[in-house]
Amino acid sequence: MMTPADASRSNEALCRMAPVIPVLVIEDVSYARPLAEALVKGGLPVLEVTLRTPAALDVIREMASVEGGVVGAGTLLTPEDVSAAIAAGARFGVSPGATDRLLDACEAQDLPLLAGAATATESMALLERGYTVQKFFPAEANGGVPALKAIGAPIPQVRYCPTGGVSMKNARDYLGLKNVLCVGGSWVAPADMMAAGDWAGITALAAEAAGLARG
Ligand SMILES: O=C(O)C(=O)C[C@H](O)[C@H](O)COP(=O)(O)O
Repeated sequence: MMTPADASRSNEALCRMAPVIPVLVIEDVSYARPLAEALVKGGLPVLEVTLRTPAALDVIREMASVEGGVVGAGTLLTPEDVSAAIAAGARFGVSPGATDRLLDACEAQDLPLLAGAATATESMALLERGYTVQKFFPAEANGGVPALKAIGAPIPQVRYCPTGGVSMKNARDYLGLKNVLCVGGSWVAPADMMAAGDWAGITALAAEAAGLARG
């Protein structure tokens, strides 16, 4: 049984490993190993593979053995997703929102879940259950930096990983907020660079992201 307090501690440790968690949407399992190696080499060890492609579970299986990486599954929506992600070797989960069914499944199966909130009420519901580290999603569409800063005034005990529309253009602003531990984003693994096998280019993007300062 993973308690919400345990999950929060685990989330905090993950979010402190690097300023950016790459959000990976991978169509071709052959990209898994070179991509994970490129990102880890660039200084981004925590990798979120979204369960949005048919290849995703095989990608997690492949990436789980890459040295220095910590691979998790994103887009967890159901208890079945949780079981499949764990079986593939995921060490953490990420979800765009949160439901009791999903939280129950993650707690029962020992998977730390970085659950999403988009409003003060959603954050409060997760906090009431014991989740003090949350994903803020979709960050930019929800009002971005000013919204997250405003939520932090009455709810300072929750820290966030804002995701959705984050890029090198605005990551610094998010990372400067007191209630932000790290950000998530897909920009470090562009589909065209993966298709071209430009792993050195992806390492360079990762290194640039890994160098972002945190406030
Ligand atoms: O599928 C999920 O569970 C997600 O977490 C969605 C991601 O947060 C966004 O896809 C981030 O994507 P970008 O805005 O391109 O950085």
